[in-house]
Amino acid sequence: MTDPHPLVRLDRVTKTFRTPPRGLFERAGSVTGLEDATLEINAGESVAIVGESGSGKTTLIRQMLGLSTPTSGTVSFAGREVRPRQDSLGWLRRRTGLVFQDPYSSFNPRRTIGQSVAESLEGSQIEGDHRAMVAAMLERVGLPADSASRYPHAFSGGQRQRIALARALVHRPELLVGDEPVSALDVLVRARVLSLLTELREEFGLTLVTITHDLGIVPKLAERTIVMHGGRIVEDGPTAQLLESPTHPYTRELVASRLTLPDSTWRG
Ligand SMILES: Nc1ncnc2c1ncn2[C@@H]1O[C@H](COP(=O)(O)OP(=O)(O)OP(=O)(O)O)[C@@H](O)[C@H]1O
Repeated sequence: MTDPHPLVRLDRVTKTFRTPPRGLFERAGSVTGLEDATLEINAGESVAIVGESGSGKTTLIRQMLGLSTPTSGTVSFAGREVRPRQDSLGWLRRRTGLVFQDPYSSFNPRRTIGQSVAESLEGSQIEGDHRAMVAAMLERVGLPADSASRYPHAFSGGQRQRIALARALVHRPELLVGDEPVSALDVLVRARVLSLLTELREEFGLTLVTITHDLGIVPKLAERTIVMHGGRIVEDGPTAQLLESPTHPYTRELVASRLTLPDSTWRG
């Protein structure tokens, strides 16, 4: 029987942050990071989240992963409510993986690659031969067999993003979330890591949610795109349609700005 629930569901989620007073006589203020966001993502979908800096992309994925508590609204994963205050969310950690932008700062320089990748298995309390699982995943992402015993400094930026993918996938999550996973890489390496991501998606039946500034990689990466602006979802639809005939003025602006950049700036 198919699962009647979408994998991810946000229902009218708002997140406001308190900001400290800037002067002795000022009151504390607040900033709205995400406003009234409603969306559903089905298992197997690949969704890109685009929008300028400060538009709320990170706040949105933090809510999805239970890394922050909404000020109002509800978040659920496969029909179960995500409540970070009441729940340690081990079940959600097991079912999700996260890859960050920066291949240089995302690893502890004093831990071997094998130890870093195994953290996902320990954190998810997955039983079995961790060493073998880590070795198999490192091999799958295209790294040399001796990688597990080496330290992060021995690897290039592209290799570190492959290691980050291994760490995010070794516990076999259903949802993989990427926060600008390829934007720190140069063009050729970026294309290779993107191809790997597409292969892994297929092979593991992943649902992908990827934040990117780079509209050029979106058609390759995701069949659906969500556009954010000022903390709101302003457009959500099939990528091809959205890029060809954007309806919201901000999306039009975003698409037009892409067209004014040299080709190589945005070609994956
Ligand atoms: N912990 C926080 N405290 C205060 N304000 C925050 C916090 N986190 C986010 N914000 C604010 O919420 C808004 C949305 O931020 P968010 O990081 O989600 O944007 P973004 O689209 O991911 O930006 P970027 O592309 O630069 O990462 C911004 O105005 C930001 O300053």
